[in-house]
Amino acid sequence: MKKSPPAAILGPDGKLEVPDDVAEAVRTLIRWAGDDPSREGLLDTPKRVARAWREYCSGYGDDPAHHLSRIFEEVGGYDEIVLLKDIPFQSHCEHHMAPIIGKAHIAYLPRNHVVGISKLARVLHAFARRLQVQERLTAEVADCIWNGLKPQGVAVVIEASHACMTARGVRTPGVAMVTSRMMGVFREDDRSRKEVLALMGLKE
Ligand SMILES: Nc1nc2c(ncn2[C@@H]2O[C@H](COP(=O)(O)OP(=O)(O)OP(=O)(O)O)[C@@H](O)[C@H]2O)c(=O)[nH]1
Ligand SMILES: [Zn+2]
Repeated sequence: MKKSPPAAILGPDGKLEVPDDVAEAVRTLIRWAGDDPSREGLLDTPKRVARAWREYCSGYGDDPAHHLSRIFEEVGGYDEIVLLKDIPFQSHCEHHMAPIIGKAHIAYLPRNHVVGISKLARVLHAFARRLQVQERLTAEVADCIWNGLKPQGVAVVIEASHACMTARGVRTPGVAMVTSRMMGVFREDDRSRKEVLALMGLKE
């Protein structure tokens, strides 16, 4: 299902207008957390929170496939792995709406086409800036590159820390969740998979 956010209407100050029901929802949450939304320091907070959430979730208004619409004929017969390593990203988990903070490694083995390298990070952010689980984020990024570039292989590895595990719940800081999706040669061929994992600085 395609999701798209309600229209963004800018107020006279150039900032996003916040509907009353959205601001009221934040006031309800502040009361639920134990504070008084009518005290001085919290008066503007509902609007700030509402705008912040539109920013955290700006991926709903960003079509990831669009970033791969400009592809180039392979440059100079280059037929080796292309890897964008250690891409920092932020997301929010769909269970607690708490931050997921981590880094991604995205690689592909071109067939006929390459893409501007920044586009791999743009695809990642378009999916990350939504409510996510890490497994789906990993799969969506890999599938999008697979479908957009039709390469010989795609490898995506994501390492991230989940605030729902560090700041609440089990409260266990310092743990990273690691997920991967290997497609094409990286799934079928051991040597190719080893090579891409080594380039990522990971051992099989
Ligand atoms: N697999 C997966 N689990 C996640 C992700 N983000 C959060 N979770 C987990 O989702 C689970 C939700 O479990 P529930 O038992 O429904 O919720 P909860 O009572 O808040 O669980 P605790 O976090 O253990 O306190 C938790 O185990 C979270 O750690 C993710 O990206 N992938
Ligand atoms: Zn969570």
